Amino acid sequence: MVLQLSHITKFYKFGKHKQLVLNDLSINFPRFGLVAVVGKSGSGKSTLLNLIAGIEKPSNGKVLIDGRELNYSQIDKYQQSYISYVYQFYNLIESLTVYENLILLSEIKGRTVSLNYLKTITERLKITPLLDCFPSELSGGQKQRVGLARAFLCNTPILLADEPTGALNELLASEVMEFLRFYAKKHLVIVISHNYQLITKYSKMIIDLDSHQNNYNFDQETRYHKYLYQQVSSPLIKIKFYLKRQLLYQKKKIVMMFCSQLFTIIAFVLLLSGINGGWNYINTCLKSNPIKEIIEISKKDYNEINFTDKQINVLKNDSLVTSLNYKLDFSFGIFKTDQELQLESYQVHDSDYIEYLNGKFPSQNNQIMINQETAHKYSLDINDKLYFIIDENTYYLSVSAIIKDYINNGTNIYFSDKFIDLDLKDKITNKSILIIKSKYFKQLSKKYEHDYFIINVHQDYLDSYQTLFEMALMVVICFLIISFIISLILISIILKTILIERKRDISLMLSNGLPLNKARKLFSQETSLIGSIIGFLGSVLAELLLRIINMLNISDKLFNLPNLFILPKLMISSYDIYIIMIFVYTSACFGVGVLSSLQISKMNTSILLKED
Ligand SMILES: Nc1ncnc2c1ncn2[C@@H]1O[C@H](COP(=O)(O)OP(=O)(O)OP(=O)(O)O)[C@@H](O)[C@H]1O
Repeated sequence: MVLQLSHITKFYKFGKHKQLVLNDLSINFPRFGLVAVVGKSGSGKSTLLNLIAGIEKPSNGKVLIDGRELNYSQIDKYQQSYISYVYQFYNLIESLTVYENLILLSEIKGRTVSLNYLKTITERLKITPLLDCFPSELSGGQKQRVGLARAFLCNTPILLADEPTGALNELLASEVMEFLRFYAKKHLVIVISHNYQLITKYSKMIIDLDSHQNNYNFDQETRYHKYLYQQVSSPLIKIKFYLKRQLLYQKKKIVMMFCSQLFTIIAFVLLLSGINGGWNYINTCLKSNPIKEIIEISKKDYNEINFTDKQINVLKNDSLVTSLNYKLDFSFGIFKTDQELQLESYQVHDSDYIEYLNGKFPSQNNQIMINQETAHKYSLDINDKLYFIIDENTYYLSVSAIIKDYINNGTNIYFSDKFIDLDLKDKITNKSILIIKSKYFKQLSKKYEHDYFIINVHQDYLDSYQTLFEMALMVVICFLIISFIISLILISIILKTILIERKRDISLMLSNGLPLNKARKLFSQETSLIGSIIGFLGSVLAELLLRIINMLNISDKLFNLPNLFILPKLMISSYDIYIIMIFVYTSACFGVGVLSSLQISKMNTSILLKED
């Protein structure tokens, strides 16, 4: 491997102003050996190293490796194969242990670190006992040695070291320089040092940026090798531990995001399960409504309110109609001993849709059924006798069943005209209203709406409840959309903060050969993982809460409705909603991650790596 700089000029632009840092500098580096770069502060030493590392591009001139100019569109491959860097400000990743910091860059470069080599290096640099520590627990000198060990472990042909002994005492500095000299037997080591005395002791190849010398030739025999980039396996697979550590390191932020979402998730699950449970309850109730298929029909013609035989025949012969009778009027005149009962009467046809609590459908004349409320209020049981007084005649009615009516609460009686005494029937028949049994209320209404008023109390209930539930569902959906937008804004802010905090880590990885798209993928993987954690934990907590609510029968105690909070089955089971929620959070966080990670390409890696 031969490294050459050919007529390199580097300037930085500040608006119209240009600052010249390196001017027409040419260097032929040796294939191995220790080269020192010296010069006063600001003379461009770090800039020179950054140019060699491919972190910065020259304004003019070329950086050549084995005779070929660096290809900046594939700079990651060059950085993986050739470069390791000891940074002036260490650039250790705070979330990783010393051991993980040591292997991270080698993994990115696709180099497997042998345990023996790791042990040799860490023992030589006296950092073996620190392997499980985090950077924040280390002194400046210890951090510097970890930075050095990390670079040695990469084992690349070129090692760049910016002030590698700056934070070390004299003894340690000499030991490090000894090791660098030893390492330089097989590698090219380029070291920046302010300690002129020390560096000249270990190297005769000095680049003095204050000397105005523009041409250095340390390699007398320039023999080029095949310019070959090492094939690196996917760094993402190898550095999964980075993701794990980041999640742990940011647990406080994740907990904060989670708490901010928890309210939304729980409120959504409760509202949705409440609406669904309520709707299920209403549907179950309506299934056993004794007047489910009973339709009342009256005429719109007020001059002739009674039905004619012809009109009755038309309706009777309609295929939509199951059976038809006149309405019987039991509104007043029902007594228990001397007490007149206030009852609402409903005409039913047969035993369909009736839920019996006791007794059975009438089978004898003048038998009626009552609901629970009537039984309770007037202390009635089956076979009890009531009497009905009309035109000073008394008829006995006996209770054949107590039934459940979820919809028409109040004190009611239910009777079938088949079991009403003919004589009584004659007296209470209302010829202006027909009671029809039919499953086809809507079709009948449409067909006869011109001439008749058509009422189905059951359907009215159903429609009003349906409207109510649809409105409630709309409110929940609006609530969900608004809170989700707010959540997304909040999550974006937090994820962006994470990215800002992580800029230096990402710069470090990028400048060591992590491809840009992989860096973005790494970040969006992390954010989607955060999203799925939030969705999953939120779902688990919401489900737990639902179970506790149902276990303690809270809905029964509060609203008299058992097991109200039941999530709807969307596809396979009632857990579908959680799967959707986890998916939504994962993909939303992934989206935010992808958007935020677009900024990675705008980062100024060289400046970020220089920040203390
Ligand atoms: N990315 C950058 N953008 C703008 N100016 C820069 C950038 N990097 C370096 N400079 C400027 O270039 C000059 C040389 O900087 P450099 O860091 O290479 O000096 P140095 O010799 O390493 O200094 P020191 O010994 O203090 O570390 C400085 O004036 C610095 O402000």
